[in-house]
Amino acid sequence: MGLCASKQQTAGGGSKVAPAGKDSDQLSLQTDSQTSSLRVKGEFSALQLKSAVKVVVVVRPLLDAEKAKGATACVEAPSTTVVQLPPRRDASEPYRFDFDRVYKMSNPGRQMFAEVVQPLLSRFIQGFNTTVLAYGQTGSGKTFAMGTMGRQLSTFGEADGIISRSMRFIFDHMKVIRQQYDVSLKVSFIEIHQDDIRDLLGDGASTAPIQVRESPERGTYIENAQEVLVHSMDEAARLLEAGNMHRAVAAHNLNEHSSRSHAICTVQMEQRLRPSVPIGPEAQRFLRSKLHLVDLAGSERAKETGTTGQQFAEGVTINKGLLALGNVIGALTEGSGRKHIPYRDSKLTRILQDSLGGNSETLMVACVSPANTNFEPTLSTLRYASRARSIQNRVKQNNKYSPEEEIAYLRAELEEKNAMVAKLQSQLEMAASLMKGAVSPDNIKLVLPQHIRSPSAAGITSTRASFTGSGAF
Ligand SMILES: Nc1ncnc2c1ncn2[C@@H]1O[C@H](COP(=O)(O)OP(=O)(O)OP(=O)(O)O)[C@@H](O)[C@H]1O
Repeated sequence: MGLCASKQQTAGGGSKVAPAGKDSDQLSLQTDSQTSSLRVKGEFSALQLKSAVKVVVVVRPLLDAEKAKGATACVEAPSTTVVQLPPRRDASEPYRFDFDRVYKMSNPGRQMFAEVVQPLLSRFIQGFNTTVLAYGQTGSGKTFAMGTMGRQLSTFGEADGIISRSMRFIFDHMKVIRQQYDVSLKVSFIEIHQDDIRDLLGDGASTAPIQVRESPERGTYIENAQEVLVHSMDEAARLLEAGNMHRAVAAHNLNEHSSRSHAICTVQMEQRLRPSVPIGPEAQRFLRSKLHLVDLAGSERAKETGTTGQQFAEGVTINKGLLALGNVIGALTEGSGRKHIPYRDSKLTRILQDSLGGNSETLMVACVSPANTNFEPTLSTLRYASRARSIQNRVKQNNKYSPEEEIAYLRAELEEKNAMVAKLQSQLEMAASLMKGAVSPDNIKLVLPQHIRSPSAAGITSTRASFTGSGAF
C-alpha cells in the first residue's frame, strides 16, 4: 500500500508530487479514507522512513513598482517542474533547475495547497511531524504565500495563504477523527527578531526567557512560549491574526511591508483513542504530531533595500540566520561523510533541526520575483532551494507514549471531572435552597462546562493544555 495516494515513493526514496487535482475538495475526500486506513497499526509502528525535502517554486507576477522602474520578466517555467533563467551576458547556456513543482500564475494558492500542502497535512493527521517553510529574497512573496500578514485568516478567498487553508483543512478533518478519538490542538506563534525569540501570542506579562530546548522524547521545542488550545477555525484565526499584529514589519525600497523577523507558527495535535470506541486491536491508541509553518524573513542587500540604522542592523541578523540555515542545508547535502551539522549556530537552525535532516516531512516554498532587476537574488534563491531538495529526512509516526504521560493525562482528566462534580454539586445545593425560598433567583447564575453545553465538543478540555508529558516527538 502506498503511504499516501497523492504521493508516490520513488526508487531513490524521494517522492513525486501528485498531478494537479481538479479541486481541493476532491482531494480532501481521498485523504479521509487514507487517514482512517493509515491509523491502523502494523505498517508504521517502529518504522522510520526516508523522506526527501520537497521544494516548489512560486514565481509571483511582476509588481507595478518593478514595472515603473523599467523591469521586465526574465523567469520562465517551460514545464510544471522546471524553472529557467536566461544566460548571463558572458554565458551561452540558460540556468535550468528542476523542482517538485513550479507555480507561475497570479494566484497559485488553491492549486498549490491541493497539490503539495494537503498531502503533507494528511501525514500530520496520521501522526507525522511536518513543516512548510517559505524562503526567498525580500519582497518575493513569502508572506503572501503563507498568509502571515495583513490579510484576514478566515476570508475563504482565492488569495488565502497556506496557514488559513491548513487550519481549515485540519479542523474539517477533526470532525471525522473525533468520532473515535479525543483530539487536542495547540497553537504557538513566535518570531525570531535580531536573534531574540518573541512570543507573538504573549501579553508581554511573562518575564520567563523563551528558550530553545531539546529532549530525546520531544525533539526540539520552545520553552515558555504560550501554547494555546484552540477548538475552532474562528478561534485559531483570531489568535493568529492577533499574533500577526505583533510581528516586526518595516518599509524599505523593495517592500512596503517587509517582515523583519522569521515567524514560526506551530500546531501540535494529540489524538487518543477513546476507551469506549469498539475498534479492533489494530488501531493506533495514541498519535502526536507537530506542524511548523515558517515564514522566513527575506534575504536582502542593504544597497538595494536602502536600509540604515536599526533596519540595517536587522538586515545583518536576518542574513546571518539565513546563512546559518544555508550552512545546515550545505552540511546535510554533503553526503554521509559529514558528521557535524551546525544546527547550534543560530536560534533559527536550532528550532528547525527536526525540519531539516530530522523527524519531519518538509516542504520548502521558494518564492522569487520574475524581474530581471532581481536576477542575482533569484539565481541565489534557486540554487539554495535546489540544494535543499536533496536533503533526506528520517520520519516516523509518533505513536508512542510513556506510562508517566498516561498517568499525567489520567490525573488531569480526573481533576477536571472532580471540579465538574464539585461545581454541579454546588449548583444543586443552590437549586435546593431556591426551592426552599432561601435564595432569590436573581442571585443565581448557572454555568455549565463547554462540553456539557455542546456534547459535540466533548473530548477537548482545558486540562489537556496543561498536559505536557514526554512524548514521541
Ligand atoms: N502571488 C502574488 N500575486 C500578487 N501579488 C503578490 C504575490 N506574491 C506577492 N505579491 C505582492 O508582492 C509584494 C511583496 O510580497 P511579500 O510581502 O509577501 O514578500 P516577502 O517575501 O514576504 O517580503 P519580506 O521578506 O520583505 O517580508 C506584496 O505587495 C504582495 O502583495
